[in-house]
Amino acid sequence: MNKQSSSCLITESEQSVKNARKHLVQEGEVPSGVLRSEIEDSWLRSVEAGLNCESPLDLENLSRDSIADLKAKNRPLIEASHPEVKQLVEYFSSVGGLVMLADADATILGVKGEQRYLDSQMKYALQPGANWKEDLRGTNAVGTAVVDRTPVMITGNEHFLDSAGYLSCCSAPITDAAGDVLGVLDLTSPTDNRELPPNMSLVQQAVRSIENRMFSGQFQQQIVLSVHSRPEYLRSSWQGLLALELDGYIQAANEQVCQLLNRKRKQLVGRNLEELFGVRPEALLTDLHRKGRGQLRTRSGDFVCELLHFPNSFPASIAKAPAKTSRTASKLPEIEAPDLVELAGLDARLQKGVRMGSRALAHELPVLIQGETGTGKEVMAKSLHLDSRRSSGPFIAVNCASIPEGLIESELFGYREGAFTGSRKGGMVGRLEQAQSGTLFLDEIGDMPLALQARLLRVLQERTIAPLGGADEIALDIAVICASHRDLKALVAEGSFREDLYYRLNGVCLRIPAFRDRTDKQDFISHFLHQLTPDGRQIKIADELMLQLEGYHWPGNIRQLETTLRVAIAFMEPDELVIDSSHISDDFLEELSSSKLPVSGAIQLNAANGTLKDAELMTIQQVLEQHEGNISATANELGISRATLYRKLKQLDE
Ligand SMILES: Nc1ncnc2c1ncn2[C@@H]1O[C@H](COP(=O)(O)OP(=O)(O)OP(=O)(O)O)[C@@H](O)[C@H]1O
Repeated sequence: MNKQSSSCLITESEQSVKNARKHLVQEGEVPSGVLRSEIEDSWLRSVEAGLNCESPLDLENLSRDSIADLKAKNRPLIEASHPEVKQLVEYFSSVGGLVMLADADATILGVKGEQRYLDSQMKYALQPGANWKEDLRGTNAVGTAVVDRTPVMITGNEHFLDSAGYLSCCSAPITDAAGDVLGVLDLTSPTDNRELPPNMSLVQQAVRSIENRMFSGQFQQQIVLSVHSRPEYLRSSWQGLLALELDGYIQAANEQVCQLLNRKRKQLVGRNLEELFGVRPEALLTDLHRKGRGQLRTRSGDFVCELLHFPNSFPASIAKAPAKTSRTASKLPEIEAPDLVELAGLDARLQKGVRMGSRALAHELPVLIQGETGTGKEVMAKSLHLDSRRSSGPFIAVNCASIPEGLIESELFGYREGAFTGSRKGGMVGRLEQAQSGTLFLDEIGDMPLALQARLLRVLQERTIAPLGGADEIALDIAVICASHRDLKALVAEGSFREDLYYRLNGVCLRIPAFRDRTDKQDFISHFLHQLTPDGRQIKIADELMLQLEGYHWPGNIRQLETTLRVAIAFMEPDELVIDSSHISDDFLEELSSSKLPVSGAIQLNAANGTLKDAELMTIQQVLEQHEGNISATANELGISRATLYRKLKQLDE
């Protein structure tokens, strides 16, 4: 890199900065009104901190151990930033851009980019462990972004120290749900690199994605909503995020939602949905489960929202502790799941399913669980594990859909110390190895990238694993249970899932029926209600309401039922013992009364004249006629997918 080869043209703003620097050196003070205001303020702070702009960059070197500790302390930040750092490196490294992540103290945690653009001076200035705090190094993008808590661009001689004037940097602070700075993402290049224009907006967008990922990770026990005034921005990096308690109280709000709603964070946190948006939490949840979207109304306009996360808490009363038969058992976290008899309830198909699943595991065969979302696939996997000979071993769950593609390989297979630059001290034990002598549960297996499917297949065939950077092969002794709400066979047909892996995983395929199709709904609801009642009260559901619940199509399955029951319990007075329509939101009641169910309610009426199958097909025909042949509207009303409806219509023709 030749610094002398930079363009000879000097812009007006570069000239102003030169003049300001001359004034600073000669007069010992920062001139007023010459620099951009944020730079002027930062230069003033630098002078106040006693810095001299002609001092050399005097960075201390941290030991390898201290850097490893620093990285370990900031692991959640580093992991959450990984996909965006990777993407920025892909965009900019070939044109000399370096992507840096720093902690909240402006200490560099990592630098990525092409080494050939790093001369020895830059290597020294930008190494992990280098501290760029503003009161130590003067005006610089990373340190100044931490102080100003806002994105900052510092070009060449806008840096306070002459010795940093060869860098041009865009930095944006990464903040948590409370608005506290967690770190800084930065894109830097040599000032004389005219190939890389300032890219502040891309850095800001990357930071928003990182913050959103960290927000969702932080509020696992809350409901997390994506909010925006325009539906196309939901789930994007521009989305607003709200974390709610089940009773509708707001726990946290991200910066974007504050801007969208034009409210300060403290005007949102601790307040209730109903008070702010005039919607009762249970009515909103009903909409979210039923239509996939909800509406938040404010005086300044309407907003749409989608459910990003619902807490997956399992009622403590049905928790079963794992049998403690081995020496390691006492160290393992308790797994909560009902036993298989309780899980299967009185539904014959489920009873057969759990029998087959349990036998498959006893014979070391993999189990594949298919079922709509919320039917209890993970619960079933845990119950099967607790029933198996590996019950005293760990149950390790991996959701293949929620881990960023770049992390899934190390997450599953792990790596040994020094496997790659930036690898953690001591390496990382992958989830496969963590499941040793226990059960590995691969949820949403249909979302596993194709390249990793090949690697997983090899591991399952050879029953050994070789973590990246390790010479040793480890023999694996694990049971494997996979689940997907997507039809894996269809994925195989369309080429996005390997056929050989499908057959390897599919020792036994269990299909959990949708809740609407269970034959023991009343019994399950009563039993579940009992488990969910926190104070052991003997609560009942009024007969009329029970019939309506039984006849409803439950698109969100047991997860939706759980929310409905929890909300109803929360709306009971302490001395009440019967849940009736007064504990259910008007919206949901309306839905219950208009719900036409393909298998129970309407069918029972028709069934007198033929088999249940005939009655089901008759109901479909009626609803289809009502909707003048509109497939989507019919499927919606029947509470089934369009694909299922097409399948059933084919039967009508047969
Ligand atoms: N048999 C059951 N008894 C009690 N609660 C259950 C049962 N099955 C599921 N649940 C509850 O329903 C919710 C969803 O369960 P789970 O996460 O196992 O479903 P899933 O099919 O894996 O969902 P997804 O496909 O969305 O991952 C959880 O809150 C769980 O506690």
